[in-house]
Amino acid sequence: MWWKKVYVDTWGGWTRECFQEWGSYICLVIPSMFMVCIERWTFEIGNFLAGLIDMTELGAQGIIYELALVAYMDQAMEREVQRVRQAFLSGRSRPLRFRLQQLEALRRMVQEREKDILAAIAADLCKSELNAYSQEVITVLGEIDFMLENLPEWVTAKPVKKNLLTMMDEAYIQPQPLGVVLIIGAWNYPFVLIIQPLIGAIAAGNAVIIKPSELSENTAKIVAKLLPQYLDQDLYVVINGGVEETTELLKQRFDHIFYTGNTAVGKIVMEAAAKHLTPVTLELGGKSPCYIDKDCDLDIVCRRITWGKYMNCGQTCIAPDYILCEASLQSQIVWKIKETVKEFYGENIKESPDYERIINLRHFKRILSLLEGQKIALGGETDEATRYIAPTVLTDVDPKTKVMQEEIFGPVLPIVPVKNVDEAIDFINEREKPLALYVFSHNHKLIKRMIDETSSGGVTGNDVIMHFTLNSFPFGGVGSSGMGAYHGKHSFDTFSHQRPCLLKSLKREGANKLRYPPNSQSKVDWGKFFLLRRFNKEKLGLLVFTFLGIVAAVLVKKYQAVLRRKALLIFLVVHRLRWSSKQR
Ligand SMILES: NC(=O)c1ccc[n+]([C@@H]2O[C@H](COP(=O)([O-])OP(=O)(O)OC[C@H]3O[C@@H](n4cnc5c(N)ncnc54)[C@H](O)[C@@H]3O)[C@@H](O)[C@H]2O)c1
Ligand SMILES: CC(C)=CCC/C(C)=C/CC/C(C)=C/C=O
Repeated sequence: MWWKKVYVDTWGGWTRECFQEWGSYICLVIPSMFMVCIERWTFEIGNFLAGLIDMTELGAQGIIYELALVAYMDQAMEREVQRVRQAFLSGRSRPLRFRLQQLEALRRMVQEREKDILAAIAADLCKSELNAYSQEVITVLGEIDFMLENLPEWVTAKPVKKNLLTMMDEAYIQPQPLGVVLIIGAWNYPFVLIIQPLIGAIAAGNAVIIKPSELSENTAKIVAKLLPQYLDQDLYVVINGGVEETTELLKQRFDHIFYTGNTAVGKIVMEAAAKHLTPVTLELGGKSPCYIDKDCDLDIVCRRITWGKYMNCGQTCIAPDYILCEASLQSQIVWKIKETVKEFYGENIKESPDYERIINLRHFKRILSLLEGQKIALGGETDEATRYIAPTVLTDVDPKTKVMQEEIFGPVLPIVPVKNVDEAIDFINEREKPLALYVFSHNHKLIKRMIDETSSGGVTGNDVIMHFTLNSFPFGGVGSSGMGAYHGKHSFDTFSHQRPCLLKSLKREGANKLRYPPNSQSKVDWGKFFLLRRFNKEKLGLLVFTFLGIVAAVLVKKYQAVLRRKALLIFLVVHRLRWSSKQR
């Protein structure tokens, strides 16, 4: 059918699946949908068509049907978000018991369908299932356990300190869900990067739309298949698709958007979110530097860097992007990385189950282009057919060359010589703020100085990557490496509104007169006293007097019975004396 060809040529992912599923039904629906579109936008479409029909080779009918599809997808997205919003408004995502149940169900999903999940990740990234488990599944299971353990405490209202004006009232902070949250994931750790924020969003009581990366399509498919089997189908929805679908999705109104991916798209997401004043968390990337001081154990340093750099074939947001060190250290570093690469991946790296491949040809070619004109001290071998790039080290790299201008996101490690730590600090500060910073030294003071005098999303001293594993840390970027953070309690906070609640009584109206018009100097003075705790001498006197009065009243109340007995005794004695004197 010709309309199907127009469609398949033009659209991908999610809509394509719908069309394949609905087949001939759509064939009937499309013409009538087009009529609806025309009715809605007669003027705009009419004008637009007039322009297009002249220019296209497809012919008027093709364009008309294509436009009908645009409108169809637009409406379908709107309906889907509306459906999720209705589910949120039903209130069922809010009770603690429900949240815990859903998190337990998610844990069951990961445990029962582990094989399917690992196979999907493995297929997407040419990764061994063992590595998929230790890099993605462990993190997800750890995060769910942590949430289940702590959520009952986090959801409870927290009383706050009060001032003199509210000392008789109830004042607390109640964390509440934000509403409908959109989570957009990246392909490089395709499971953990959508499921870990999902855990936080569920824990905070939200409804969620998840948009996995289209580049890791096996994981995207398995997540879309499994989640509805375990979680509430109206509250937690997966929408698969590419740039077009994400663009349509971003036109909808969300209560929060959590995006993981590159900085350029981060700006697109933020712009779309701004139209609805939707807050965003942007988990972006950047060039994470690694400074190696000459006072350190180079064997250990190089083993740790080799692990963090070549894990997932360098496609890790917090991988060390480049090394800064004194020129004299370069040859030893290259030698030690070479030895470690052999230790980790064997003589034939291509055969190693622990060494992955580049995600697609576009990224493969991009990484190759970074090698042009560089001194390759290790590696450099490539194979386009399998998108293999060997663990590579570049030496004496000029900071002005391309490899130092963009995030590498591949197994290429440039070494940029610097004179000393001062120059390293300047080098880092002259560039965009990175997602991570790594410093290696026996000298604890030097590490502290580096931390104090630079900025980055996170830091690990004497290791790489490891700050990611600690869920008591907020994980996120700063400046161009992102905004906002998540993991553990930080995820819960990211997806919650901290709602201040003040509950007053309708009594004690006397005290409120202070703030009602007409205003007066005396009221201002009392206001200063109650809110700023500032008072003049006159007020102080009055206060002391009031305080003494209160103390007296309290004492009287406390010793009321004793005082009453004493007063009665005195009265009786006086009465008796008066009576005796009268008798005499
Ligand atoms: N901070 C983190 O936690 C973290 C984690 C992983 C990756 N990253 C960063 O992400 C980058 C790699 O990921 P990527 O960006 O190649 O992933 P990607 O290509 O998978 O894109 C990420 C998401 O953005 C969507 N997208 C792409 N183009 C779009 C557009 N024009 N409009 C709307 N949506 C669009 C995709 O559909 C996808 O879901 C690196 O910079 C890396 O450092 C950061
Ligand atoms: C400590 C181990 C075994 C794994 C760490 C897993 C890891 C590097 C996850 C990275 C997730 C992440 C934020 C990736 C960014 O691209």
